[in-house]
Amino acid sequence: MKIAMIGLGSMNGAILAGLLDSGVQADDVTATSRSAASAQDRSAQYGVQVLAEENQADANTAAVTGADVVFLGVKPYQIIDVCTELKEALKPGAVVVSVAAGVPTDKMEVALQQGQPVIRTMPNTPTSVGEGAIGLAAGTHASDEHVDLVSRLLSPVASVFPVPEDQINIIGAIGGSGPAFAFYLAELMATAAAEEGLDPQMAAEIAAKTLYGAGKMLVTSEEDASQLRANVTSPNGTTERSIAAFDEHGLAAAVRAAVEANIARAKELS
Ligand SMILES: NC(=O)C1=CN([C@@H]2O[C@H](COP(=O)(O)OP(=O)(O)OC[C@H]3O[C@@H](n4cnc5c(N)ncnc54)[C@H](OP(=O)(O)O)[C@@H]3O)[C@@H](O)[C@H]2O)C=CC1
Ligand SMILES: O=C(O)[C@@H]1CCC=N1
Repeated sequence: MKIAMIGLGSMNGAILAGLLDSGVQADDVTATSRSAASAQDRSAQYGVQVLAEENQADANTAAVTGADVVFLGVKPYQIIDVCTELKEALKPGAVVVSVAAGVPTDKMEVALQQGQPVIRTMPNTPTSVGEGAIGLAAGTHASDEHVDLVSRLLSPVASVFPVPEDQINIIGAIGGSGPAFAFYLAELMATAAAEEGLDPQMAAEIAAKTLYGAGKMLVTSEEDASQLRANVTSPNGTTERSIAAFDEHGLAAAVRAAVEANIARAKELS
């Protein structure tokens, strides 16, 4: 199977890293970027061919020629222009997989050849280490076989959640952006500990290891998040005070507002 990646930044790069680790052959992938410098860096990083638009005006169409699966990893505002650019070069059966926030499949379908299969995904960067969570919605012309093909490709590197397209933005709010929430929490935990007097490097390592370990427990334990939290929270102990402080300072409302703001922005992008 030949794979093309249009754009090879944070997200398509994360998917590519995961795919290569899962056994996809570098020779079967052709990627593109805008700048020559970025193409050179990324090619050295991943060992795949990366064509730069800066050097070759037809880089994107050259990359998708003969491809069976095409990941669109450019910014949301570029997706429709890229679909228009690729329209004539895509094989009729090639599956176009968008990772972009906010851009609906019907808008992509209009810009592509009639009948071109389109799948809209909402991945996240932990895909790069084989621990992604990916929401996936089929467009009008994507059959169950197309969904199976893309799911089989991605499932070694992520848990894949097929959903109706109107739920993709919700997955974006906790899955796509979610790693940034966790990283922000790690930053805040480490900063607070350093302000209390712990060595900043040690504080960062402890925050990271704690989130990693807690994440592993969340995924592997038979107990749910609420029970795992209860297991740490001794009655009248220290954790109880911290949870009370979170509640007093409105953590639940802050997280709700973050999710709502995220979904609202995805709707704006469309
Ligand atoms: N980052 C994330 O965690 C997530 C991102 N997404 C989605 O992924 C998409 C990409 O985001 P992200 O990876 O963060 O962005 P980046 O800026 O990291 O990457 C964008 C990539 O597109 C390339 N590019 C720009 N214009 C063109 C063009 N005309 N043709 C070919 N390549 C081009 C850039 O090349 P160059 O480097 O040379 O400019 C770069 O490789 C977005 O639509 C976003 O919504 C979805 C989920 C999570
Ligand atoms: O911030 C963004 O718009 C992208 C989509 C989800 C994660 N990153």
